Amino acid sequence: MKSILIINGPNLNLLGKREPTIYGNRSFVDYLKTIEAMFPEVQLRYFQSNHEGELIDKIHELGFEVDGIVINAGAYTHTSIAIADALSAVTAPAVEVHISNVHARESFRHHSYLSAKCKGVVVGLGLMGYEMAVRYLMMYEK
Ligand SMILES: O=C1C[C@@](O)(C(=O)O)C[C@@H](O)[C@@H]1O
Repeated sequence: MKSILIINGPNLNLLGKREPTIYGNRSFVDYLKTIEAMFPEVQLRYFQSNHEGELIDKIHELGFEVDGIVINAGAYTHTSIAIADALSAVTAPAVEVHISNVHARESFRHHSYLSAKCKGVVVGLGLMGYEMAVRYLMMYEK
């Protein structure tokens, strides 16, 4: 059974409450049930933290073991060379996801330190982006 780690960064614990016109009305914990039902053949592991070091620790802990990492690092996307280095350090292929279309927003959201370390990026498709990333990683052969 393939195992895929979904990582959400800061403020994504507030999905459903946070700026719903941008991020929607659904909590991630609720969405996780849907995505788990959608992919019964995959072991989905989920981790959310508001702390950069904890995100890095989780990438180190599971990044040599899982078959893929789906990462939405929130605002750390635009600032964190350390998370980018962690993705480079581990063996699991990663896909970067953003719920909103960051390219249609403020210019500081246009650059990602993570994209170059990922197989691909899904941007602006709402929560569906996570499904697409999981589907890709299920098919991906190292
Ligand atoms: O926290 C987030 C969420 C986000 O990663 C997204 O999913 O659209 C986009 C980031 O710019 C922002 O800081």
